[in-house]
Amino acid sequence: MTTTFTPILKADHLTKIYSDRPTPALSDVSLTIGKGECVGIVGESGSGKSTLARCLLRLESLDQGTIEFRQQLYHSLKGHSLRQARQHIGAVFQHPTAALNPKLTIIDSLMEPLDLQPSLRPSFISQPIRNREQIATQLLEYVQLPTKLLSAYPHELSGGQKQRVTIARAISTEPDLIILDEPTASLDVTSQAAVLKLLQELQQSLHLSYLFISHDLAAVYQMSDRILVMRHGQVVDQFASNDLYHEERHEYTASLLDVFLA
Ligand SMILES: Nc1ncnc2c1ncn2[C@@H]1O[C@H](COP(=O)(O)OP(=O)(O)OP(=O)(O)O)[C@@H](O)[C@H]1O
Repeated sequence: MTTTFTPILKADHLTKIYSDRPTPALSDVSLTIGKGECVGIVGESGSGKSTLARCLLRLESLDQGTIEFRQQLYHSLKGHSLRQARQHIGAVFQHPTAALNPKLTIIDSLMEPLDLQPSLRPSFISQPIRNREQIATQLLEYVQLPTKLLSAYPHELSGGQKQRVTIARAISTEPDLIILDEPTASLDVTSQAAVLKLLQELQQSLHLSYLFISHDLAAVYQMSDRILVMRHGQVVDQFASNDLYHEERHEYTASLLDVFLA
């Protein structure tokens, strides 16, 4: 069976320079993410992975380069058009505790994006919807959390449960793409495996594209169809995941592989 590759996001020649830093945090980085694809980014601390995530989320300005998302020139969108495009990109970061307001109950944190846009109703929520409790309950079911957590506060949840809430919030606007920046790095090993499995299930059931960022090659390998290796702000290697062990891998990839296999 042949599958067609339909790009959902295409970034070209991205460069980001922080004025207090001698070298660019991102230098001429290009990548394409296909519909339903998971692209992994791996690299050591300081290689520019989070800067790339923030630039793609438009949380950070670019010095050079272009980003097309859903066939729009996303990098130059402003105001309402930018907010509309951003609905279609979800984000999950490393620290769920920082991502959840400690003063809000889980239902209020979960429903924040939809409360801000009452007209938005994810199509995967079954109809008829009568109230926000029902939507929030279904979102929690998607991330395999019990309904009783809706009235809880973040400090009453484990790290893994909090990360599931941020994942539920990320899918609530029915995004095409979710940027996952070290989503399991703050979790214990058991929760890490469970969250990765959940992310894979959601990707299948909701036909999501992912940009999966991690310093952990094992996690990137498990999740991704293709892998880009970053070092010093540049993409130094890229390949299909099933080609990881090819003898022509860049020497830096080979060194990551040695750690992975050790
Ligand atoms: N807001 C900022 N201002 C100045 N320099 C920054 C800023 N954010 C990141 N940097 C620098 O840019 C480089 C890339 O950082 P970035 O956080 O993108 O790397 P990373 O690969 O995500 O690292 P880590 O895995 O540790 O999060 C680093 O040298 C970092 O110190």
